[in-house]
Amino acid sequence: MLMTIGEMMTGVGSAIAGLMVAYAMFQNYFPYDLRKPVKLYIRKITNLVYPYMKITFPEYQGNGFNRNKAFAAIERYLNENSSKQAKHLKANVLDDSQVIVLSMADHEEVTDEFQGIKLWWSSNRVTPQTQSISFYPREDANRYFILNFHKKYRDIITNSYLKHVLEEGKAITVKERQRKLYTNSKGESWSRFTRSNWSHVVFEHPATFDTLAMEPKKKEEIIKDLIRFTEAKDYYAKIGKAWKRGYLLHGPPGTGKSTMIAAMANLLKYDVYDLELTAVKDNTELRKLLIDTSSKAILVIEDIDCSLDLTGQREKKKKEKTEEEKKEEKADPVKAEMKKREENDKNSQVTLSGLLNFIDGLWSAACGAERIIVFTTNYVEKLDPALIRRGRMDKHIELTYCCFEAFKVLAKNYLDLESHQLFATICGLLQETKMTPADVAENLMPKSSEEDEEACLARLIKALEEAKAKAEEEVKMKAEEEAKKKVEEEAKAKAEEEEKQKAEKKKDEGEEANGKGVEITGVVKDNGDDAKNSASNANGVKENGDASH
Ligand SMILES: Nc1ncnc2c1ncn2[C@@H]1O[C@H](COP(=O)(O)OP(=O)(O)OP(=O)(O)O)[C@@H](O)[C@H]1O
Ligand SMILES: [Mg+2]
Repeated sequence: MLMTIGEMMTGVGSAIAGLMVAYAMFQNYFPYDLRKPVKLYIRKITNLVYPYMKITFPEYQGNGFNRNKAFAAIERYLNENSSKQAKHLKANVLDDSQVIVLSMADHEEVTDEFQGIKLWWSSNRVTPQTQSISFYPREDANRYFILNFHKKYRDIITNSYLKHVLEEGKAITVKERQRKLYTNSKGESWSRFTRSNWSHVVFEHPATFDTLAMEPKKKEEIIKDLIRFTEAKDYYAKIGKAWKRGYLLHGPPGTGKSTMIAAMANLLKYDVYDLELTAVKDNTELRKLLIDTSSKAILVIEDIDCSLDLTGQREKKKKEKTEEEKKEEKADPVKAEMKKREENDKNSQVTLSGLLNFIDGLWSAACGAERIIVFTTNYVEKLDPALIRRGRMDKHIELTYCCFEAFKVLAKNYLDLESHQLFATICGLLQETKMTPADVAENLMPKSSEEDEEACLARLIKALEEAKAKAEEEVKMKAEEEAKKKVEEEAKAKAEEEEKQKAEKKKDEGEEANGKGVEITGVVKDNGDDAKNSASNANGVKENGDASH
């Protein structure tokens, strides 16, 4: 081996020496004026003989520690094409991927075509001649791709083709990567060891829009809205808005709000950040969490009405310290401080304005793009209008009780049934009574291997009939209660009326009595005699007389 390298070096050395001599002769003996045209001529001949050029993409760049992003994207792009062409493939499972990735083995070559132009890609590897031992992969393999193409296509290749390759490669990476479900809630001990404020697990929720039970028209509209959003990068840039969209999902418990979020994530291949607001200490921490999220993500705040006092008056006036507390503080300041901290921890200091800034403030636009924010609530009317106005929550989606169309989706999912004679009965019952998709699903699920579809449908019918009877009973009871209340109110009103009439009657009688006095005194005054008949009556006369004047 040493001999071979030695021989090779000698060969290369003598060739270089020969060339240098030739070049020196050319410089010394060739007239200066002729040198330039000769050089041009040589280049032309070379171009004619070899009109191709190449671009090299090494795996590691710069300081050698950063994996070249272009290399990774090209690798994914070529995998899609090369697995059909190349005869020798490598198979591996990448860290962030769920699938086996087939890639070209080293020194393989594949062809590609772009706008009718033919190109050649080859994968290469050089093993460094080094004695050092390292665990870093770069040390034992310097891989690189070479792209060969005709010189005349240089502009198209460098401007359009490479952009196309990188975009396609990135899209494949996103499609294949393993998605994550992040949470900020405390308690997982391992999250303390990570630098991030989020801890994560692999996101593997199986819900999709196909399995989501809701009106098909509404479902279609939501899917279209989501797809349009992901394709609207340039549009958002044009209108000067951050590339994000807010959805508010509202409806009774068990109507599929959380399921829809999972379906959204699976449709768009986004990560999910499940933000637990009550675990966030203050607005600063909220901002830190936001900075720590990636692009292509759904940020979820569930049950927003329960997580925050949305009247905007989060920081209530601190109550005055009682005498007892003051004494306690003096006696044991450490204990008092601990108690205070505990209180503070209990009352999260995230304010409505903090949350609004989090959603659409300057930071939100600065930290990544292509983000969807989803709020869920059971009580939409409780939310502050500022929070759910368009622009913040762009689309409001109401999830309702199970309709017949939704039932059909569930029947297909749970029982693999497209139609059945009992469907008509169920359709009628669903129109008359309210049942959540969660309850319908629970009734449809076979409880043992012996149970067939009909038994499941019959159970659902029974449950629906029971729910209907219960609802009717409730309506009846409510009506009875109302009738009772009405009777009571009427009786009360009647009693009050009677009382009033009695009081008026009494008053009239009193006035009558007073009136008589007037008459009497009037008589007294008019007549001018017997003025001393009654002292009290005389007084009354005076007053009345004064009043009448
Ligand atoms: N529309 C639906 N389509 C399919 N399955 C559904 C639907 N709604 C509910 N389910 C089923 O019911 C279960 C509960 O639904 P989910 O957790 O999505 O309800 P939710 O609206 O988020 O309720 P909550 O308001 O209590 O959080 C799910 O696991 C799912 O199996
Ligand atoms: Mg939920």
